[in-house]
Amino acid sequence: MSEELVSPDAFDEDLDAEASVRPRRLADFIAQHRVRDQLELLLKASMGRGTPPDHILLSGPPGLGKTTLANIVAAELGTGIRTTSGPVIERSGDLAAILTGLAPGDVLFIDEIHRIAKPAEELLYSAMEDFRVDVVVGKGPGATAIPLDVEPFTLVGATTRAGLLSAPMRDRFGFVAHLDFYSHADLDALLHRSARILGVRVTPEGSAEIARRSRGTPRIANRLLRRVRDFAEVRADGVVTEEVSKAALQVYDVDALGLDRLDRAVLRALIESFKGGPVGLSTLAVAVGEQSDTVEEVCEPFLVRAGLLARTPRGRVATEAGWAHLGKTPPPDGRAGVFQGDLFARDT
Ligand SMILES: Nc1ncnc2c1ncn2[C@@H]1O[C@H](COP(=O)(O)OP(=O)(O)OP(=O)(O)O)[C@@H](O)[C@H]1O
Ligand SMILES: [Mg+2]
Repeated sequence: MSEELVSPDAFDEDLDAEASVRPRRLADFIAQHRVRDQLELLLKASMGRGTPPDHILLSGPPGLGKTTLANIVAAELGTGIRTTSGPVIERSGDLAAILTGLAPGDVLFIDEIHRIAKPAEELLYSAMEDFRVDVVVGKGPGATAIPLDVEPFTLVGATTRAGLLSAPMRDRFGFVAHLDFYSHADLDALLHRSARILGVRVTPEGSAEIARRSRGTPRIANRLLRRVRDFAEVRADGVVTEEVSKAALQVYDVDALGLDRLDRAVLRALIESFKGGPVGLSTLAVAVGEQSDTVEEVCEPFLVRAGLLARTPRGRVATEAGWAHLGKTPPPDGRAGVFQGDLFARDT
């Protein structure tokens, strides 16, 4: 896991810090209006009927609010929540124990559900569909399956990789929501809420500056706010203004678009060493002295989303905006490395 300040993954420090600003109810969950509306309907309708709602699948990149929403579902329903995660459930017996221990109406939250072991996944199917599990006792010819009842429950599954979920698994969720990256305005609202809870004074320009550099990700926005607050308290009068945000984020090496050192190294290598590409991922990774995985999973998705880098069938290329971000002018039209327009245009 990258320990960079703008990594979307949670660090240990985040876990405590996030708890204080994590919204507890749907009304406090910022943005994602479509998902919020749909969830509200689902929950209200089921409460009206007095039955647990359909199983809920939440997908989307790290740090956008999946765990938060899972807890909100239980809070809104007024039920208990049992939390576990795919990689932790190694044997189907572990899962059977969890399932049979649920109280009526409970929420079972399985994080990283795409990583659940196959036998456990199959056990989950019958639990989700019929609220029943068959627990196999003994081995070989003498083994017997003992059917056990499971109280009606709602499974909330979260995944960063919806594509890795098996079709039978996906089909058993009655409600599927995909969380998307947040706009600057949404993150701005989120930062104001967090600042209020943490007792940080922040000006509108100060929070807008942090919002712009947060990669569309609430976890990063909250983390940058904490770092900027440190700076404001130590080097200024405690108020997060535009100047303070800019100066602080410069100290922490997060640039105007939210790129960190490694992102910029990748972009610089692409432009300066490879004339803007196309170049293969592994060549690019070697050039910046990083693992291909890190470049592919941490840097690239953001560089692509920010419109600075494009993936083409022939390799990675810098876009015009990518050149501009480094203060450089791309070579004239038609020459290597300039990428304009449609991803596959160069190939035809
Ligand atoms: N819509 C939101 N409104 C307010 N705060 C939010 C929102 N979404 C996320 N957050 C904040 O961002 C933090 C990270 O969210 P969360 O832990 O739910 O992400 P996640 O999608 O579960 O990430 P991961 O994939 O790494 O598990 C939360 O602690 C919460 O404070
Ligand atoms: Mg989570």
